[in-house]
This record gives sequence, C-alpha cells and structure tokens, in this order.
Amino acid sequence: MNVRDRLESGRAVVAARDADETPDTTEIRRLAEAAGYEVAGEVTQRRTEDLRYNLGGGKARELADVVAERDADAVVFDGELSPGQYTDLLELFPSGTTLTDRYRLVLEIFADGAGSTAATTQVELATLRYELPRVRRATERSLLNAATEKGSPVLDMEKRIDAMEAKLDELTDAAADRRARRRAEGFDLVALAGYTNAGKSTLLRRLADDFDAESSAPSAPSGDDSSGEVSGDENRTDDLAESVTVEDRPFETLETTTRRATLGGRRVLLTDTVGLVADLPHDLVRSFSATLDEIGAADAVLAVVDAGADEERLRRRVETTVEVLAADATGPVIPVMNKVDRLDAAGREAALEIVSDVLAEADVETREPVAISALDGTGTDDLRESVVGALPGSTATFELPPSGESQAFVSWLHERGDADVTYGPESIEVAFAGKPSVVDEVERRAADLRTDDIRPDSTEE
Ligand SMILES: Nc1nc2c(ncn2[C@@H]2O[C@H](COP(=O)(O)OP(=O)(O)OP(=O)(O)O)[C@@H](O)[C@H]2O)c(=O)[nH]1
Ligand SMILES: [Mg+2]
Repeated sequence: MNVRDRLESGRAVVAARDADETPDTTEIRRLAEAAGYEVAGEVTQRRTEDLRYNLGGGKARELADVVAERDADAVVFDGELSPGQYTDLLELFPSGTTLTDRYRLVLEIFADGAGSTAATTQVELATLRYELPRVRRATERSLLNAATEKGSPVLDMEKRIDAMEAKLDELTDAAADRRARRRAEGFDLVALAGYTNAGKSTLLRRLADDFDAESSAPSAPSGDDSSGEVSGDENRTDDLAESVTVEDRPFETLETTTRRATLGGRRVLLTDTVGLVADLPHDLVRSFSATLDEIGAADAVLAVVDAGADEERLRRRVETTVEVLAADATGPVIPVMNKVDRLDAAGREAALEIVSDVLAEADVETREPVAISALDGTGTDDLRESVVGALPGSTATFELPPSGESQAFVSWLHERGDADVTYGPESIEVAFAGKPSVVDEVERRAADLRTDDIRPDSTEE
C-alpha cells in the first residue's frame, strides 16, 4: 500500500526544542516527509520548556514569522504539545496554519497508509485515545458536565473506544488462533523487530523462501488475503496481497506480514513488524498491538538495528527497541547489526560496542549480536545458524523398516525439521532435529512403524 506516494500534506516548517543541546531535526524532517509534507524550513531552540508555547515566547513568534515568510501551510513540532500550548501556538500563526506534534504526525502517517481492518482500527483507536483527554479538558472548561450528560462528545468517544477495543480483541484472538495452528503444524515463529528503517523488510526478503532478495517484487503470485495468513498448503504462500516493500523512509511497513522460511531444515514463519520510533507516548506503541503480539508470541526475535547510524542515534534506537522487547518478548532476542556494508572494521567494532553496552543494561534474554548486510547477504548464513540455535529444539535417532510407508514418513520428516537419513540394506537410520513438539510426534509415528529401536536423546535448549 503506497497511498503516501500520492499524498500531499502541504509545506511545513519544522520546530524542535531540547533542554540540553541544539536539536537534531533529521528524524522529524524524515517523519514529516513520510507524512507527505514538503519541509520548507526549520526553527530550533535550546532551552527548557516554556509552559505557554513550549518554545520560548520570542522563538514562538520567530516561528510564526518563518511560517509567513515561507508561505507554509503547517508547523510540525518535534515533541508533545500540551492542549494549552497547542492552542496558544496556533493563535500566533497566520490563520489557516495547521499544527502537528510528533505524536499526531505518526498517527497521520499511519492513518494515510494503513490498509487492513486491524491496522485501521488500531490507528483510529490510538487517535481516539489521544484526543479523549484533550476533548475532556475542553469540555470541562466549557462547564458541560460531560461525563454524565447523554450524547456528550466525551461519552461518545468513550463508547467508540470501547467498541474498537472489542473489535480489536476479536482480531487479536483470530491472530492468536492462527499462530497456534501454525505451531501445531510444526512451524517455529520468528519476529523481526526494530527501529523504523533499520532494514527489517529487506531482511525478511533475504530470508524468506518465496523471495528473490535482489528483486523488488515477490516472486510468487499475489493472493487477495491481506491478513498476513500463510496457507496450510505445503507448497505455496497465500498472503502476498501486501507486498513487502522496502523504502528509504520511516514507516514504510505499516502492517505485520508473515512469510515462510526454511532455516537449517526448520520450517519457520517470519513476521515483519511495524517499526518503532523514539519519544512516542507509550500508549501509541501499545496501540499497534499486532506488532507487540507477534513479538510476544515469537519463539525468537530478531532485533534489527541500522549499525551504520552515528553513535548517538544508534544508542537511542537500540534503547527504544530494547525497551519494547523487554516488555513484550518472551523468546530469546538475537541482535542483528544490519547495513554493515557501510562500515569498515573499526566502524563495526564501535557499533558492536554500543549495541552490547545497551543490551548489558537491558532486561532481555539476548544472544550474541550478528553483523549482517541484508542488502548484499553478508553474514546471513551466520544469522540463519544463530536463529536455529535459538529456537527450542530436541533430537531423536531411530531406525525404520525399509518400506513404502517409511519412505513417505521420511519425506514428511524433511518438511518438519532437519532429518539426516542413511539407507542401509536392512533399515533406514534417521537422526532428526526439530521443534520439541514435532520430535514427540516423530517418535510416536516412528514407533507406529514398528521399529523396536528408538533411542531418543533429548537435548532441550
Ligand atoms: N546499505 C544498506 N542498506 C540497507 C540494508 N538493508 C536495508 N537497507 C536500506 O535501508 C532502507 C530501509 O530498509 P527497509 O527494509 O524498508 O527497512 P524497515 O526496517 O523495513 O523500515 P520500516 O518498514 O520503514 O520500519 C532501504 O533503503 C533499504 O534498501 C543493508 O544491509 N545495507
Ligand atoms: Mg519495513
């Protein structure tokens, strides 16, 4: 879904304030562009927050002048504005100017790009949750007893929020059922998580079975199911309505998407998730529950970071990612340092140090970081190995009688995990490694084939 290519939100002046240093506007500019604004100028200030305007009064008036000079339609503010600051700033600007803070900007991007019911509902819910306290305050100010009065805007919003939460619960339950089904079919679930623009979708394409990583289009035909569902049919993937697009801009991916991958003989479902961004109120992140659910349900999580980012950004982005993972991930986390094609040995070393540093402080179960380039494939074999090592696994060795039935069983084994098969004159010897639940089933089926020589040696990891 690339509605945003056609979207034009007008000309915007970007404003940013930071108490400790001159604000860096790179990210807010890129977010503004992703929301369809043409950035026509910027005003920044280093000072503590002014209660009235957020910026100092003089700076706020300077901002108004720049808006007029540049003939801008909008101001994009890098931060969260209180309802009062929002109103007072707007009053300074030429009439007709719109004002968007960081939070609303992200909501705008999502509102413009969200396609599926779940994503649209999540955006609407996040917007309502954001507006509710503001409307409540405004209503209180106008002396309406909003909470009790029938038909009041507050009551109305509360009802809509309840309805949307119920709708989302249903969708969430359906997604959970789907994951349970996939697990029962022997799939491991792996989620790709990380800061926006880190290269998650590029990596998904690199690892998935049905993509040629070099091409920009999926190699399998598109179906019309946008739910992220993967077909139970062994041979094809049915969820390609949303193509996995890669773009050098924040929030290119606005929905979770799942693809099939085979890693070390294991059948894995890889889920690409919505990117994270720093400095958003927690409940907005919470609103994108599909992403958090996928992270929470995954047997392993790949935490993708752009290792090419400068030190300060890298640290901030890893911190943002780790914060979310610490709250939601239950499986082991593999830090993936992507884009190392942009770094020399010293750069890689420096990036590794920062990543390890942040991870050491974090309350998550992590594995060794793996350095890769999703773009040129460097390190992706190591990553595959690391993922397989992080997945819950056990092994079993057994012999089968040389029969047609055993043959069919062996083909089945190859689809369920890593089967090492040796054909002898009297028997077929098999060493199998895979998901514990699959290994249990394998042992049962092998026993049914009347082998009397089953020697399971379970090695839980
Ligand atoms: N040099 C280099 N660029 C990369 C690599 N991986 C991804 N990129 C580029 O980084 C940009 C973002 O890649 P995406 O895969 O869209 O990133 P994402 O994490 O899915 O981003 P969102 O969906 O926006 O959160 C694109 O321009 C990619 O071509 C890499 O290994 N090396
Ligand atoms: Mg993406």
